[in-house]
Amino acid sequence: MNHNIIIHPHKVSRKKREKIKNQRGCVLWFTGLSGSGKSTIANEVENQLNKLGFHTYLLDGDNIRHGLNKDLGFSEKDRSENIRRIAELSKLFVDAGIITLTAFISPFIKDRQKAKEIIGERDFIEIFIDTPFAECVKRDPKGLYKKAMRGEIKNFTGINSPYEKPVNPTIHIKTLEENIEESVKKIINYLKINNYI
Ligand SMILES: Nc1ncnc2c1ncn2[C@@H]1O[C@H](COP(=O)(O)OS(=O)(=O)O)[C@@H](OP(=O)(O)O)[C@H]1O
Ligand SMILES: Nc1ncnc2c1ncn2[C@@H]1O[C@H](COP(=O)(O)OP(=O)(O)O)[C@@H](O)[C@H]1O
Repeated sequence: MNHNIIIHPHKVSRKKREKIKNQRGCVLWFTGLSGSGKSTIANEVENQLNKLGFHTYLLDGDNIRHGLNKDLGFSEKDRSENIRRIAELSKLFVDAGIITLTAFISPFIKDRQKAKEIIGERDFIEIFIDTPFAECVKRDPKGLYKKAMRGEIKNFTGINSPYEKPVNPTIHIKTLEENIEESVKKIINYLKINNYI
């Protein structure tokens, strides 16, 4: 830590930013296996919120692993650093008053716990996209499971790298029991009931 860095107080507060947006900033933290449906559901939630006139931003592999985190791979250490940076970034988005959606596997309980501590419990909504491993292998939207099973990808989640399920997620989505529309509705309703929107 650099003790010579002094934080400058801002005139415009989070509250003021949220007030003109007519919403409360928060992070919708999606977690689940590759192919479970994180991106699909997060995209549709963002689309619905946008149509309703709310201010959102979706963080996913496209804008993070190709940019800010392009130096990171898939070892346990790199995944932890990936999640830590995403949590710090999300915290800034929340301070800007934005409804932030993150779609990362985030396979380790300790890393999600750390993300919750960085962002703050009140602003962290954990959404478990619960799709059985066999179904993800069947869907295989990017052909990665096939590759991993041929031994062409090391440390692949669910095959030779673990996925630790959330014990008590804020929202639990079982994609074999509900369709995309129902899942999206459930998440939007949560935001309404809890006065985020
Ligand atoms: N080894 C390995 N394990 C898992 N996933 C892999 C791997 N290599 C590449 N990919 C692709 O990268 C996406 C996962 O990146 P994440 O940043 O979400 O992973 S993590 O949260 O740091 O664990 C993941 O995307 P999603 O399918 O959207 O989850 C994969 O497409
Ligand atoms: N109920 C459902 N919820 C979410 N995705 C579903 C569902 N049923 C089927 N799918 C399909 O599963 C795939 C999930 O892929 P994707 O969203 O990229 O997953 P992830 O981001 O977790 O890797 C998509 O092809 C999607 O159409």
